[in-house]
Amino acid sequence: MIDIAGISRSFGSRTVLNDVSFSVESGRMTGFVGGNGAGKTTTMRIILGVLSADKGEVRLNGSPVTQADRARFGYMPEERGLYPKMKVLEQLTYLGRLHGMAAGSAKASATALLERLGLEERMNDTLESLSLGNQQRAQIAAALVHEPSALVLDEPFSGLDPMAVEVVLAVLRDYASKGAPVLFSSHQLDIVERLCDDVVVIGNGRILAKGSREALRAEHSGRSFELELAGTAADAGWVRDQPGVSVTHLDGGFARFDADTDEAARAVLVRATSADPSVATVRSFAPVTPSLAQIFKEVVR
Ligand SMILES: Nc1ncnc2c1ncn2[C@@H]1O[C@H](COP(=O)(O)OP(=O)(O)OP(=O)(O)O)[C@@H](O)[C@H]1O
Repeated sequence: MIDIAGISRSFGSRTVLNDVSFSVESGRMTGFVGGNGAGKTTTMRIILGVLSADKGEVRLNGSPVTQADRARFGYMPEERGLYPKMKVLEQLTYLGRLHGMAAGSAKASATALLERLGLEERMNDTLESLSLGNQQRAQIAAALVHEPSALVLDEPFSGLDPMAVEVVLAVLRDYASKGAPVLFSSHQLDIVERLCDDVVVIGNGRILAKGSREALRAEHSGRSFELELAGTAADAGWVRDQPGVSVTHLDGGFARFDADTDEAARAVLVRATSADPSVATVRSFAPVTPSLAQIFKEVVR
């Protein structure tokens, strides 16, 4: 587990990280989201030791992280890091060797990753001859080649087409499932929503929300519900007359509503289930959980 504990950082008189604390748990994917200039890259650079913090510390499994620990991390920096003129396989093998792998293992690891990422036919081409999306896949392979103990990826999905997103998602999920902590930043909230177990939202250098995806959704779910009735003559219009309820969407047997209290919502369900089953039955009744995009809008406001 990586702990970011009370990190602050200023550039000149400008504070860009202000007492930032969160954890990246082992075996879990943590999505790091925030608007432009929120402080994601600065935080990641501090985790990797590329930049120092003015205050606070980064811990690995409870102890201050050392340079030796960091050498075993995998990092995909915002500015990317591969040589444009070097062949992809050769370059990844070289990186594996720099991390202490034997030549054979480094080449085998690089080859397997490039195959997995759909670059098997481009392994012997130079990086600069690849499309931007394929260069991005190669950068991801570079972060993983030495089988790192933790992974920190700055915008790994930017510039990838939907097929490539799926491939990268699967590779990262597999990697996390082996027990390593994975932190990745992204502006693509739909991808974060699908991929991450935990979410950290940063705005103006402060942590605005953090927790498991489910906990955040539950925390921000409010009291919005959806009722769907089945039956040829199903009509949910009566929900409008229920006390303590305000209907936000009505369409035949479907009603979405906000309830003042849980009791008011429950009364809707009781009434729906006590209706004559030959007229309408309850197909579904559930609280509406907000998407990550909705939660994000709410917390960065
Ligand atoms: N070396 C630096 N000198 C001065 N200011 C910096 C430096 N590095 C970052 N900043 C400032 O710190 C703030 C946070 O930048 P950072 O790159 O961490 O944001 P970010 O969340 O990664 O943004 P984006 O999503 O746009 O990449 C920005 O206002 C940026 O201009």
